[in-house]
Amino acid sequence: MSAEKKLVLASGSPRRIELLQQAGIEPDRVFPTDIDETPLRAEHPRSLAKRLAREKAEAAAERLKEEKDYEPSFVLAADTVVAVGRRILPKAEILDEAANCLKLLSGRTHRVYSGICLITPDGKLRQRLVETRVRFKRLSRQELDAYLASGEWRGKAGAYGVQGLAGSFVVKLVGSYTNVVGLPLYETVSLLTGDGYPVLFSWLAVGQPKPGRK
Ligand SMILES: Cc1cn([C@H]2C[C@H](O)[C@@H](COP(=O)(O)OP(=O)(O)OP(=O)(O)O)O2)c(=O)[nH]c1=O
Repeated sequence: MSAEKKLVLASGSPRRIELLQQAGIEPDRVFPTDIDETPLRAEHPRSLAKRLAREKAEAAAERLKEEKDYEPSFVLAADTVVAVGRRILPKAEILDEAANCLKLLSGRTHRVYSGICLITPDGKLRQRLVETRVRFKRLSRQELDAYLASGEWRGKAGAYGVQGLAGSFVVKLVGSYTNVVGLPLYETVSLLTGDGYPVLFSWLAVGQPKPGRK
């Protein structure tokens, strides 16, 4: 593939890599960023998801430009935010935080927003914001404790992963499922295709060894 058609995934999320691969797209490079993800005062969750996706893509694109052997590429980033109304739930890192999130989600409908941002090799910036509504069943004390003990909540927005044990908490999901996991595939593929990234070529190349890779 020519240099202009290379894809950099600006993410350290294993879920995002897997989702891209599920769509038949193998990023040429995975390049996590380390931006400040603190919401601004009174920031709406949808604005936060969009802003952070853009900041991740821009941070990665800037750092790539500083490299000696820099070649223009597509840079893709995403950010997923879980919210109850306007209240933004944290990406849980400690048990108490996770317990609070899950108690809040129990028996309620919440929204999951993912912002995606694509920077094209010629520097154009494209964005999408995708929203999914998710209703959780009421969680019993035992379910809550067992889920906390599983550790699956760690590092995930809203302290759950719908792709794992928490899939059984979902009574109803309206919208994109892959959006909840962290990368809305329909919108991602549309964005890439719309800007000339050869998605179909990627599909053909799936399973074939890449030049220069073992
Ligand atoms: C709601 C939900 C979130 N998540 C994950 C996806 C994201 O990894 C994470 C949300 O945090 P993000 O800040 O969007 O992503 P990240 O910090 O993990 O990765 P990066 O910024 O490097 O791309 O929560 C799930 O895996 N399943 C779910 O059901």
